Amino acid sequence: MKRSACLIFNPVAGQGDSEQELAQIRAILEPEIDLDIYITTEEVGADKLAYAAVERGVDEIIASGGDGTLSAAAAAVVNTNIPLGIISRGTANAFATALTIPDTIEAACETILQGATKNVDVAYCNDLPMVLLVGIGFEAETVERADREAKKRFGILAYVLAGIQQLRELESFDVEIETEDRIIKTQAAAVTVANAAPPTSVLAQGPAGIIYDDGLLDLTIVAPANKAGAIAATYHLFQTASAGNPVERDDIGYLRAKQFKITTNPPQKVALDGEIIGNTPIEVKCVPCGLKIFVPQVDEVVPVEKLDGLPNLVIEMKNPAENSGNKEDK
Ligand SMILES: Nc1ncnc2c1ncn2[C@@H]1O[C@H](COP(=O)(O)OP(=O)(O)OP(=O)(O)O)[C@@H](O)[C@H]1O
Repeated sequence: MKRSACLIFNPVAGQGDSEQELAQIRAILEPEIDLDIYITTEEVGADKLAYAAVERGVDEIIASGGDGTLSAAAAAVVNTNIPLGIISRGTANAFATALTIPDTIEAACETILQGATKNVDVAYCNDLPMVLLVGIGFEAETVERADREAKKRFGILAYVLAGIQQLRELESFDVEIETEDRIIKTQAAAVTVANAAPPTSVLAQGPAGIIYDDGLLDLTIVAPANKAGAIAATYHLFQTASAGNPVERDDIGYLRAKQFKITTNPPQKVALDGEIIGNTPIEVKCVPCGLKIFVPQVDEVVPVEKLDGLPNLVIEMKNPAENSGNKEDK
């Protein structure tokens, strides 16, 4: 039987020609999947369309757009067991990168056609679904400054420019972090809690790699004493993340837990998966394996044993009583 899916498509995402992109997606997918296509508008976003699709009981949802569109669609399918296909066409493509999904249209469609799925962790932040990360302080301010106009003109550079602007006005705040078993108090310029994060989310890179299916969240605290320290800390995070190592600076800390309650003084802006959602305090809880996504088929597991072909090979099972007649001559 032919597969069927609801495709949710954002026509203003990214810098490409969206008509052409939609035609390309249809040309690749439609021979094998019946697509019910919904286009997002300013009034009816990916969130409403995805929740409606879940209500209708669709077999699969495929979302195509930037990180905003993909996160919104993912939020709707949390704990539903409806698999989500991801075709990333945004500026940063953090969502696809963090979940190791290809970010070209062709490869993303191929991944969906292959049909392999994986259950990954998600989280709730103040009862809103979170797939990637929540940023307090620096990260949130940067998101707010990188507006759509700037993103259209400069692409990912818009975030970098916004980050540099924000660095000039860097301010620290008092923070209290509560886990299942501890309360930690310190000062910070940025606190980031990540379920999954691409290497470009530098402020989330305290630990050596963020695992998105371990049932845990990773928190990174960046607490530079001044602007020069902030630049050095950011650079160190970038370098260690690229090398796959944990950070080693006194002004950066990290820890892992199932949940965090975070309060700041003064209250700070909060960016959840790239959108400002309000101010601190926040409460973030991991939902282990709450999201089913299409992922590239992994290569076959490399065999751990190979004996065939050795000269005069004889393999004797060690317990002849249990394995009577199990003598193999090759
Ligand atoms: N038809 C439309 N016209 C105008 N705005 C739209 C339309 N459809 C969706 N939007 C808006 O697009 C935003 C989501 O954009 P999305 O994140 O998918 O792309 P992007 O901003 O290009 O990518 P990125 O987040 O990676 O930078 C939402 O704020 C939504 O309101």
